Amino acid sequence: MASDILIVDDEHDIRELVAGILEDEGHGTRTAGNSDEAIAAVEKRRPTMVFLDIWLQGSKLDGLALLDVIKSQHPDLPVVVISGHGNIETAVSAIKRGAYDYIEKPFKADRLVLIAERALEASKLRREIRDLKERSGDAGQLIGTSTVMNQLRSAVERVAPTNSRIMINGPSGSGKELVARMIHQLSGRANGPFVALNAAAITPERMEIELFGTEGGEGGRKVGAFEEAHGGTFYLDEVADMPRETQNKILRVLVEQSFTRVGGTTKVQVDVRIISSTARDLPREIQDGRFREDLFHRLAVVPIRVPALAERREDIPLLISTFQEQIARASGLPIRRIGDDAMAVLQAHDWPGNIRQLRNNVERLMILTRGDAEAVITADLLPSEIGAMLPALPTTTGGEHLMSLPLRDAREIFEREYLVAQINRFGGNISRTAEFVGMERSALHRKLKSLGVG
Ligand SMILES: Nc1ncnc2c1ncn2[C@@H]1O[C@H](COP(=O)(O)OP(=O)(O)OP(=O)(O)O)[C@@H](O)[C@H]1O
Repeated sequence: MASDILIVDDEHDIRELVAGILEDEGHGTRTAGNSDEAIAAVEKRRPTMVFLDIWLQGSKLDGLALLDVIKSQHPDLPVVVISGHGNIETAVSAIKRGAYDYIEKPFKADRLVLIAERALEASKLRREIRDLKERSGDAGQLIGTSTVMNQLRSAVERVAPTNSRIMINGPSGSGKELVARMIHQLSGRANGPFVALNAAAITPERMEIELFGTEGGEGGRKVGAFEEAHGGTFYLDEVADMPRETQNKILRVLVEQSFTRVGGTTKVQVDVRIISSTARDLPREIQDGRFREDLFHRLAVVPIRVPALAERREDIPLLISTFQEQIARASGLPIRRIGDDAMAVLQAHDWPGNIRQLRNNVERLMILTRGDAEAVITADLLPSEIGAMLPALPTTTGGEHLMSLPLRDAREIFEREYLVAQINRFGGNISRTAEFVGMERSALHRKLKSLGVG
């Protein structure tokens, strides 16, 4: 059964009536006649929603106190309060304490069903949004305990409440948008919208429509990003990719605090905080005449730099385990242990695609090992480009990666592989091999002996 609705009322007839109406609509129901029974029922299994009588007579807790208990244990569980006629004030105070809605006695069956369905729908949507956020990696947390990460976090906390314009600089996939979202969330505008626009993904012709919207014309009316972000934050990604003409127009908006829609004459006043970002070297773009210096100064009131992943390799194990947990929750894939050799390679890699690339690789590895219950992620499971820039040695090492060995052992493996390959190349001729590798013949013999070759 899809829903499991708990009905709490001291009157037996009301309990049965409500349960009957809901069951006729295909819902599952349970009932409780007092606060103890209700708490026990919730404990036994979390219901999908609760109808709660506000005047619970002969019960240890009244309806409001019981609501507090339920909400403290299950903040997301929708509770609809049943209030007696003329008891609206209590019902309103229940809503302030977290109830989803109230229904007044006497009620019609239709209304009861409608409220139940709305509450269930709202709770389902809330759950879906949470899942989506997790899946998109937008758990809203900057993960990492490295010094650069701690500095970034404290910069975010410092600038968030100030309302100043911020320019975020950092390589692709390093977390610029996440930083912008955190600033928004920690600001006084948190309840307003966060609107993101990627200047690199929009053609110059579309740019102004996307930014300012249109008025009339054949496409009809369209609200632009600036207008949509009113009362909130506007995140302009890859500002350096904006055509000069658009740069001029944005500058004008910043100076005049208003704009006109494309094809229109109305002055639109907006209250928007702008956070912009770029992966490019903006001073350089300015020097080369591609970016307006005055616009730069207006946008970059506070500069924030997001470090590349290669600058904080010590965060990689924590990032990997957090991503594994997020992916496991969203997709049901099992969490894997990462072998020492694989971790050594993952930490040594340069990650040009930064956190996004790391996360994609974690997901790929979890999918790859999905069928095997005991699987451990070892270096040989990593895609070749991840280890490509590192000295790697083949299969003879029993699957161990060179990066997981101390220098002495790694050197020995390398020397052996290298010399065997050279000797083979010279058809077993030691003199020619010695000449090529730059050793005395006798020294080469000693070396081969110590390595156990030949
Ligand atoms: N410190 C972090 N902790 C956890 N997840 C992070 C962190 N930084 C980035 N991410 C995740 O990495 C992914 C890429 O981040 P984001 O989109 O913010 O990067 P970006 O710098 O804006 O990229 P681009 O320049 O390509 O727009 C997102 O899924 C984001 O949630």
